[in-house]
Amino acid sequence: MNEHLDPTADGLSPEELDIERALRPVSFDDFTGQAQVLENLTVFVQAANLRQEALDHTLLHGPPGLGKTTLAHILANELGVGLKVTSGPVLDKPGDLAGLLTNLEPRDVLFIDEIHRLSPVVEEYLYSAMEDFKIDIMIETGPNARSVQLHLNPFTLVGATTRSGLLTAPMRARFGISSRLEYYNTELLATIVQRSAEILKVPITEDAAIEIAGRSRGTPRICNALLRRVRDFAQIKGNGNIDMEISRFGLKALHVDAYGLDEMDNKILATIIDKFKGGPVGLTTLATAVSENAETIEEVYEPFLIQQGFIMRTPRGREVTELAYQHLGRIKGGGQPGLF
Ligand SMILES: Nc1ncnc2c1ncn2[C@@H]1O[C@H](COP(=O)(O)OP(=O)(O)OP(=O)(O)O)[C@@H](O)[C@H]1O
Ligand SMILES: [Mg+2]
Repeated sequence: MNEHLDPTADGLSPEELDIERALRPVSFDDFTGQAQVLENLTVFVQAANLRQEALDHTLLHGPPGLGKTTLAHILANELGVGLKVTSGPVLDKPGDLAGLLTNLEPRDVLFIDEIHRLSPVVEEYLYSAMEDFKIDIMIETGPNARSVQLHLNPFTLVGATTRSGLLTAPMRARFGISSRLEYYNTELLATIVQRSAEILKVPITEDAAIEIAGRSRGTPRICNALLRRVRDFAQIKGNGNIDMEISRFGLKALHVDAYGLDEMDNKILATIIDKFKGGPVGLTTLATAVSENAETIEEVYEPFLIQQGFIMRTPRGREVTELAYQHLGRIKGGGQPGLF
């Protein structure tokens, strides 16, 4: 695999990268949760293996940190084929893509992360590769320049995106398989925390695993990150074991919200309450007020806030619930507490 193009490598130290690799599930059996998605993918992979064909092009979409990149690696492993990794913003010329495509062995997986960020020319170039396993390349330059058609080995394009709404219709139509990853419940995340703790060789109690899981915003990436930080507290401030006490201590020191909401989640809730009297407020108005893109709010933040019961979608816009007031310590219909 093409390590330097691995988009997950961004901003991680070599030590963190090693941990990241160690924690990443490598087979369907290792992967916790997303039962329906996994069940379907298992069937499609088995069928492709049986026929010795390339798996249909597969789109994985859903919020960050839920396992899209992980699943792309697992698909290649389970198909027993090679994997080439790149991402939408990295592929800026059709020539870069041609290089990758012509180097694929039969049935290989080409993983394109952030596929919604492909440039229109590269995207168009990809269409015939996906559909007919053919590409046109220009050879020679100047007056001798001409285009020749190359046949590619049948391959599987696995595309990942947090923003499926930004994919063009022709692109979307070229994926035979499309799977949406959902947030994980606390029980599943606790299983992941325990699995990761075992790999990191740190003892953890069941209630501590549940505590960490419950504050992880439904997201495996976050539960693994919190586990690693709590492990630091356990080793420095405790006896090396992770129990409830050290978990609470660590999570408090990390300023992790009781529900695991992040800064933008809280900003969205506070804005609806403070500027729009709790709503309803339209998506674009809200987006402007929090200085975030409307699609990002809709695809990345809002699903979790709705799932956790902080926000409701009504025909007239977004409204916060009683839970949001409680969580932010606001009183419905007026001011902040603590002003008495
Ligand atoms: N189902 C799972 N079981 C165990 N660990 C998981 C699972 N899903 C994800 N992880 C862990 O969470 C981390 C983040 O997953 P991954 O990188 O696949 O997310 P992603 O959906 O590609 O996120 P992004 O949209 O930000 O690229 C990985 O390091 C992996 O170890
Ligand atoms: Mg990813």
